[in-house]
Amino acid sequence: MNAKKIAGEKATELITEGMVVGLGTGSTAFWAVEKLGELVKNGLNIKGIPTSKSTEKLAIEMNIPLISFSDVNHIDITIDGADEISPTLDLIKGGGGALLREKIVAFASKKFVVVADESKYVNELGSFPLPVEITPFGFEATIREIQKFKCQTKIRKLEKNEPFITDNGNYILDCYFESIEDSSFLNTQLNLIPGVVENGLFVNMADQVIIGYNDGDVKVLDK
Ligand SMILES: O=C(CO)[C@H](O)[C@H](O)COP(=O)(O)O
Repeated sequence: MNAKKIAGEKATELITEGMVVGLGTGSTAFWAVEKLGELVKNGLNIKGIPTSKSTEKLAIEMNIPLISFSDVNHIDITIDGADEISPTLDLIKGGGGALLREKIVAFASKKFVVVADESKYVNELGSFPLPVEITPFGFEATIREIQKFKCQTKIRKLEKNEPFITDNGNYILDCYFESIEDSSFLNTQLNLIPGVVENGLFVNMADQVIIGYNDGDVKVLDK
């Protein structure tokens, strides 16, 4: 069975009439957005705030009404995916390069719900390379500072060796750590480096995690 679909669709059971909903990015959040499109078609009245241009496009295709931060001062709930989830529900996100918008939307949300298949649940964060969004200006200097945290780094590239450019016009630096022992400390320290726009550690942000299993099971983990 499709574990990502199970998790994504399960999360939409939390959505009620009139909610402002943060719409996540990636192949698991996709199923939540698609299901919301179906619910909207059947009369559910919600407004969405997308976390990326690709999700914006999908939401428009699904006829989900969109709203911006200038129209609302909070988001009721956000449903988004993750690349790694620790037992304390801390996350690595940004595998799709949307981490900045994802963090802004999650932070503005009353409830942040993460959807994932079982492979994303790990004992300790750090096997997945940590994505860090950095400005193109001075990127060499920014990378040197990031490497002081004992990681190997690689600028994310597209097929023709062109750098991947985020929705915000920046680069993604994928950082390979041997392990991440203190995600809260690393999160704070990375964001203090000039040129770092945001990093993919989401510490103490997730309220609930919904995990889909390949055998069709689903588990809900609360903070
Ligand atoms: O953070 C993200 C995009 O920036 C995604 O939520 C994360 O990469 C998980 O993606 P998927 O559900 O496709 O495995």
